[in-house]
Amino acid sequence: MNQAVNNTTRMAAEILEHGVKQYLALQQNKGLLRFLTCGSVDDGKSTLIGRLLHDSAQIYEDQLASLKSDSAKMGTTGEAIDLALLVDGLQAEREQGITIDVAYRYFSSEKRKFIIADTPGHEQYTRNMATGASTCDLAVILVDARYGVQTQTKRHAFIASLLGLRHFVVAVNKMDLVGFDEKIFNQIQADFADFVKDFGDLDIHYVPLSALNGDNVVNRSSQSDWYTGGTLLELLETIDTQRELSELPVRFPVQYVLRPNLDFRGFSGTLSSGVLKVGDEVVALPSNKRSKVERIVTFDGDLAEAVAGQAVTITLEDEIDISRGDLLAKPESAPSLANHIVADLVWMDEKPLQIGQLYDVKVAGKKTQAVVSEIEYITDVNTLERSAATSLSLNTIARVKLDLTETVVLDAYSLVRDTGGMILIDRLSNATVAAVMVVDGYQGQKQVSNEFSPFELEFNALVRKHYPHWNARDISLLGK
Ligand SMILES: Nc1nc2c(ncn2[C@@H]2O[C@H](COP(=O)(O)OP(=O)(O)OP(=O)(O)O)[C@@H](O)[C@H]2O)c(=O)[nH]1
Repeated sequence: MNQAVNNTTRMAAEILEHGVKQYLALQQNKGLLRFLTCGSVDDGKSTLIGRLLHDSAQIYEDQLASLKSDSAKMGTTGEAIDLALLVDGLQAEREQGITIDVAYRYFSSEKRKFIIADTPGHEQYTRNMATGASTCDLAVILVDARYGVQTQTKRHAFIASLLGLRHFVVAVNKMDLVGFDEKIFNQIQADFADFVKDFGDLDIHYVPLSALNGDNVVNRSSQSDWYTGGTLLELLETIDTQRELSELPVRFPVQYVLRPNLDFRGFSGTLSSGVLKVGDEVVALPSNKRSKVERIVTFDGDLAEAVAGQAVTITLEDEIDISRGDLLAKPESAPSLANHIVADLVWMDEKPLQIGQLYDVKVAGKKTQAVVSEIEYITDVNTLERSAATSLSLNTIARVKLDLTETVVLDAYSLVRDTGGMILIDRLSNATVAAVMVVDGYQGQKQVSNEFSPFELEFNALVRKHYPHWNARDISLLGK
């Protein structure tokens, strides 16, 4: 079938039916699902993504033509088109040593828009997986039907759940090589379910497929009559990740205070969770001042209510002092304030973590500083075994205690990701060095100062004076 024609015909039919304006509005309002794909090397990840794009008519004629000739030259699939070549450009770049953390791919079906975060599967790439997973709603975990649940599968499932993903699709691939044997599929399902049984409340779907032949990817297979669930695309189109966010307590981190003239004062940001209505009573944190929502303003006009994920500007009935980094919540379900935190942390820097060193912290639009005061344990991502450590190297996952230089508004990461997730930043290089998932927080006596020592200040001044071409930042201005 000519996919380009197919694609254009679908679009043309939709435009004819609804008119251009409505067509654009429909596209705009389609729900968005961000998902992550992971699996061991050669499980068929590239082929699967290629198959999804191909069968949902996302490939244009010129791409298809060059794919055909590339497949003949270097594909691994004989006469058939090697769909993996569609996405493997990334691999070549990787081999040349170009660092690509996560590749994002976009496509849409009739029901939804999708962003795929395609992360490398090798062991040393925990950091990249963490980066990809932190913005995703769902993980597709590939398993080769011949080999079943592998160490890599477990590692990915663990990291994804640690990063707050609650929706999983276990794609049991290469079912064609095991004769679409239901028993094999059931065994993989049982093994995976057993491994994740202590990971909390997960929503897991299993689908038997052949990425190579297109069985149960977009189109239903005739070879798996025993399977009653949806195809992979059907699952991706229907799994509801947005509803849960709306059911959570209201969290509105203020990203920007909008004051175009004296008559208007609005607070712009994206509603992280919950539903906020005009007239709702809100509390601003950390000031604890209360008011009511007067208007919910958007570019397309005012709304009566905003749901999680919507970017809006909120005006309040009273003039209360709110600045960037503050948070609006409902008084009855407001988050707690903390300056001591217990958290899970993924270390992402080549330079090891130093206990007691001051790092910048970003949490829900707010910037402050913290030190890691203690490493409770590190977890071996392959066996889940815990052990003691005094420092953390690249890609290590640990449970730590952090002391902040000031009190911040926090949630447990498992409750609301935006207000429970933080990043640590090296104060001199400005590099992101860790992803932090808050487990618990409490308010205690302040112990940490964000001052640099006299030696650090002097040394920094010396470096800036004699080595201006290094472009070192003036640390005496940091945090001011
Ligand atoms: N028989 C069969 N082979 C498959 C299937 N899916 C993928 N393959 C083959 O498995 C091999 C690996 O597929 P890729 O898509 O490159 O695997 P990958 O997981 O992306 O591998 P990396 O990109 O190296 O991580 C290729 O030779 C594919 O043609 C399938 O459903 N059935």
